[in-house]
Order: sequence, then C-alpha cells, then structure tokens
Amino acid sequence: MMQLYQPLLQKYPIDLLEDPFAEEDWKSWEEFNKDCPVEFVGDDLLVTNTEYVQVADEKKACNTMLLKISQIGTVSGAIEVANMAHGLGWGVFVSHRSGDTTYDFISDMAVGLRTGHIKSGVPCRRERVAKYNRLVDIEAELLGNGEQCLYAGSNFRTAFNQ
Ligand SMILES: C=C(OP(=O)(O)O)C(=O)O
Repeated sequence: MMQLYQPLLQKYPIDLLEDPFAEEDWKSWEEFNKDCPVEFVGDDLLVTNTEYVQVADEKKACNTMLLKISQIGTVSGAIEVANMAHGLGWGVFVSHRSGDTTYDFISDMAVGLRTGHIKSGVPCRRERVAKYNRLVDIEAELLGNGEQCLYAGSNFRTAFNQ
C-alpha cells in the first residue's frame, strides 16, 4: 500500500490521508509517518480515545486525530482527547458519523476547539449541509458581536495555534 500512496501524493494535490492502513498494522503507520508530507489521520486507528492516542504518539504513528464525539461518548471526553492531540502538536479533524442527523453541534465543536477543519461529506444531503450552514451562521454571529473570526484556509492543520 505504501508504494501505492507515495506516487499518488507526488502526482495529485492531496492534503490528507485517513486510515490508509489497517488499525492493527502499526508498522506501516510508523514507517509511512517518518516521511509523510500530508496530514496523516487516524480514525479507526485512534477511535477518539486517549489510550490509543498515547500508543500512537509513542510509536509516532500519525500526526492527526479524527474526532468523533460519539466514539468517546461525552463532550468533555472529546475535549480532553482533542486537547491531548493538540498538545502533541497533532491536527484534529472533527467528523460526522454514518447515519448522522441534521444536529449541527460538530460545527460548534470545530470552531470552539479551533480544529481548522471539519468532515461532513460532500454537501449533497441536508444532514451534511446543516453542518456547513452552521459554520456560516457561527461566523455571522461572531462578526455581529464584534469578535474576530479567522478562516484558517491552507493553515487548517495549525489553526489551534493561531
Ligand atoms: C461517517 C464516517 O465514519 P463512521 O462510519 O464511523 O460513522 C466517516 O468517517 O466519515
């Protein structure tokens, strides 16, 4: 798989790879992360769990965590694991779930944690569009209150530091 990904990364403007290896294949994660030019995201690898984040940090297995609130089960647990990942200098990437609803709290979470990016899928269904619309509304609310609001753009990986 590694030999497949490297030329693709050279040829195409790919910004991130998520779960490119099986979650038991720590060796490939470690090897690939040694010279990985893109955001290298653990979803099934980390399951939004501090214990797995710790193991992945020890092994230097990835550089970003996908954050799924329902995997850890509580908002406080999600904040704890996100802060841990940010503390390691990793990116955090807030995600929707399969079979999601129009409940748009993940957008507030992405802004509040300054994750710089969110995954809600292509905007083809209302439960997906709801999250993007909420981001637009949050921006309007912040600017309306005279607060600062910065679009991270290409700095999305380090938004939490800006
Ligand atoms: C929807 C996703 O995952 P899950 O199927 O675990 O909810 C996802 O990662 O985009």
